[in-house]
Amino acid sequence: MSREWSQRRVLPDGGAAESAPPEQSTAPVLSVDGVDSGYGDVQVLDDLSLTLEQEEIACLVGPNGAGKSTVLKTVFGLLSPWEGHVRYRGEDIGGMAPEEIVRIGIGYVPQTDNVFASLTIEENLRMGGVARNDDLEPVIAELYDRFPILDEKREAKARTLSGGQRQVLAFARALVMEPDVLLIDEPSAGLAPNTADEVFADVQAVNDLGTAILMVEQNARKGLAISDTGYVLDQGSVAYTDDADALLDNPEVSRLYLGG
Ligand SMILES: Nc1ncnc2c1ncn2[C@@H]1O[C@H](COP(=O)(O)OP(=O)(O)OP(=O)(O)O)[C@@H](O)[C@H]1O
Repeated sequence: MSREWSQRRVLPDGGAAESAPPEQSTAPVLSVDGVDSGYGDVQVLDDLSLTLEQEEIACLVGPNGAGKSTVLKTVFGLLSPWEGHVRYRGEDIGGMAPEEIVRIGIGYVPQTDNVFASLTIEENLRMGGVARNDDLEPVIAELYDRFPILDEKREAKARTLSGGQRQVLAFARALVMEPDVLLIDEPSAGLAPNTADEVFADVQAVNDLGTAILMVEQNARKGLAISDTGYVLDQGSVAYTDDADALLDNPEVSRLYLGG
């Protein structure tokens, strides 16, 4: 997949990405700054901040209910921040609708229901591109090159895929929009260890092509092992953040959050 895709991006102010190449900007590709957020009147995130650079994989780990998925939902516009800011390339996108967020360059792979089971692989990829008004053929061809299993099964219904293959399809569907940032919720959920390793390798491959990744992962050790930066969330706030390797080596983090 070429990195030419980001040059077609439309920025939140309506300007084209060509007019503000990434190298002229020092802003992180994504930043969450002092965000409170939640459901109804139940607050989940409390003054949460993080940043993501273009080359980076950042992993959110922490106990059940800590608010990890809520971070992704707030960045993707499924929830609006009550306080604070979500910025994409320095532009405030807090409160923007998900369909607009997809268009500016942020993709989201939810944990469940992330493919259309009754549609074929090809149809799923085309659905991933409905917000584009240009020719989908070249990008889908590149995705078939990148993920040969999808090429082999392009006419098969998604429900016939294994768990790992479905996850690959879910990534590829999001990649049809050629995002600069991909939000991935628990890519290894429900997968056997070997399959999970393959999916993590795909996450790394997507990042190697230049897509920044903000990932939630229940399997904290494996998630951190492929990440540059880690955030340990606890009760809606960042309890620890560091290079992912340093978090893995931190005895307190290990004891409290990584199962010893
Ligand atoms: N749709 C919702 N409506 C109300 N409360 C919700 C909703 N989704 C999540 N919550 C609550 O928000 C809190 C944080 O949930 P979240 O899913 O962000 O946690 P998490 O860290 O991703 O944990 P898990 O691994 O269990 O999904 C939990 O208390 C959860 O019950």
